[in-house]
Amino acid sequence: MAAAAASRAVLVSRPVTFVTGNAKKLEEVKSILGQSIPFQSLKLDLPELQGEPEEISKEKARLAAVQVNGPVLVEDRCLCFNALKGLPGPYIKWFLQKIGHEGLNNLLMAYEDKSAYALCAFSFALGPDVEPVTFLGKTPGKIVPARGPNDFGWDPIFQPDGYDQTYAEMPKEEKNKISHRSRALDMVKSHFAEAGYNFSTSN
Ligand SMILES: O=c1[nH]cnc2c1ncn2[C@@H]1O[C@H](COP(=O)(O)OP(=O)(O)O)[C@@H](O)[C@H]1O
Ligand SMILES: [Mg+2]
Repeated sequence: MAAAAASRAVLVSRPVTFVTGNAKKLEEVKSILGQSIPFQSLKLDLPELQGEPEEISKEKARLAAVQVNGPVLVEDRCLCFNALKGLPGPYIKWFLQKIGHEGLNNLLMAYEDKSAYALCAFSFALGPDVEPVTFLGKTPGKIVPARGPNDFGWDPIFQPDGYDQTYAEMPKEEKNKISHRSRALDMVKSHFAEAGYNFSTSN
């Protein structure tokens, strides 16, 4: 097995650029993926794409890999309402900014179905000419009137299935265990472990 993995090993001569302007995100990615993968972060001004979350994520990785001319990892988080066929989805950031928790609840007023899912999409591209691979972590739940501390995004209005607390009310470790983000990052981690990338960077 080890020999087979070694013969498949892809030599990567540059650290992976994690495209984000958010230092907290980089720390989390580093701590979960471990020190075996050399990371650096870069804030890039990429165009705001439209479409399905998976397509947006892949296209973002393609554009980033061209700009960086090397391996890149990109991340996006969506909040998708089933009654609205997945919207606001990738546009949740702007919806949240403009209409807030109450406005988001009001969007569902016309529908009986309050179910939703939190989605985290990571895409990894080895370089500008390589098709990116995408990892989707999904947590099903429902949209409720805001409860709990209002210190992170839409956490107060998302109640995951099987819990009577919102993300905001849950202890952090509990949220981390079931979160869309840790599910997606686990997949990224397995991918790196299985692909046998061989990072031979000097920095
Ligand atoms: O796990 C979460 N819970 C609640 N809100 C979140 C979570 N992850 C991201 N958000 C919010 O969703 C929006 C989109 O997230 P994203 O991670 O794409 O933001 P960014 O593009 O600013 O880095 C932002 O408004 C962010 O605050
Ligand atoms: Mg984003």
